[in-house]
Amino acid sequence: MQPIPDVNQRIARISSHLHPPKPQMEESSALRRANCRGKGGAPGFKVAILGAAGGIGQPLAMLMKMNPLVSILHLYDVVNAPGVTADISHMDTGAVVRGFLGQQQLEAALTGMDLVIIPAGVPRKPGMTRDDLFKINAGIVRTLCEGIAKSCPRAIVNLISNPVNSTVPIAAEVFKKAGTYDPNRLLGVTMLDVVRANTFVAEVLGLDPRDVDVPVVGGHAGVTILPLLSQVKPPSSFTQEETIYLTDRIQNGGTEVVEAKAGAGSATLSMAYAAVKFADACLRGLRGDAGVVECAFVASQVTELPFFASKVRLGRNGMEEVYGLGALNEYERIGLEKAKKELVGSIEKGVTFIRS
Ligand SMILES: NC(=O)C1=CN([C@@H]2O[C@H](COP(=O)(O)OP(=O)(O)OC[C@H]3O[C@@H](n4cnc5c(N)ncnc54)[C@H](O)[C@@H]3O)[C@@H](O)[C@H]2O)C=CC1
Ligand SMILES: O=C([O-])CC(=O)C(=O)O
Repeated sequence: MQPIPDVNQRIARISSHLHPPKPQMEESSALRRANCRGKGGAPGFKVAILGAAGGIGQPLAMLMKMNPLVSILHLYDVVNAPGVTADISHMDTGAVVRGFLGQQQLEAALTGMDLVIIPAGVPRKPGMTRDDLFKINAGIVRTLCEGIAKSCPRAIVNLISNPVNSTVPIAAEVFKKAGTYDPNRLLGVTMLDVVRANTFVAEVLGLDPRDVDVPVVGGHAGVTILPLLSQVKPPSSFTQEETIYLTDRIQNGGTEVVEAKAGAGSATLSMAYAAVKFADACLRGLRGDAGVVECAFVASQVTELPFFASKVRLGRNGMEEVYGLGALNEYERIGLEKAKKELVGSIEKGVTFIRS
């Protein structure tokens, strides 16, 4: 015969259904077990997303939870991290998810991480340039990078926050100041420019975008975004009219979305897709896969500028090789000069923000 449960036990059981334990913030023994499994069980990398409750952060967190290379996923934000964490943690994929809310939990969010992805910061509204975001986002990136220098100085950093042309130099200066700077581990994410270029070029050529590869070099704002249409794979030729149309559309892809969203922000879903594509490449590199090559805005000697976006090879130590630009046609050479002219000021602005 079944023993009759004591009334208090029954009440406790019913109440636990009505008020289930918070999924993350307190560490129950079940959660401790889950965390151990995450650490010791399924092999994988530890990844943190800073700004995980935002327009990019949420779909990015969802897609990273689906990535089989991730064993632990830390979601940090200054708002709504517990809600996003509870939601994502119910997905029946391998990664164990933990949430972190507010500056006092930044250290815990970062400790032990292999890869840190940063989409924290304000997005554009119509009429703004990416540089208009500098005032707010520069300080956010500085604080987060100080946390990285302290808690996971060997992590690979994927920096998404705009203006990327200035936030990457800011991050570099913060790491230099802390004595932790490794240029191979700091990558500005320009993958969305490549994703857009592949899409728009495929449209013009009548191909599947998955079969198209367009190198995009320079930086991540307006004329600094320089698609190298002469190096498209599969080898293709474009009329002058097509070249002008494609270059303009790729350079202004972000503005196209900002205007379509009409005040409700900038690209979030395509950015999350691009960020995961890039993060996955970084993780495959860390795992030791050969031949992982993507475009990124990095410390570089490809031009006379200290930072520049071009193809890089990713490996066990982050960026292991920076590729040159290859042969450019006349149109691209003119574009390169325009890109460098604007980039130099954006880089300087970031450096000065920390040094002064
Ligand atoms: N690199 C690229 O290709 C792209 C970059 N971006 C940039 O990404 C950034 C984020 O865009 P969205 O997600 O649309 O903005 P959003 O406003 O929807 O989300 C930003 C998130 O950052 C959080 N946040 C603010 N301050 C923080 C701090 N100190 N620490 C941690 N989290 C903090 C906010 O609470 C918010 O949840 C913007 O700067 C945007 O311009 C956007 C699209 C493409
Ligand atoms: O345009 C923006 O502000 C956001 C961004 O960087 C992009 O979509 O490429």
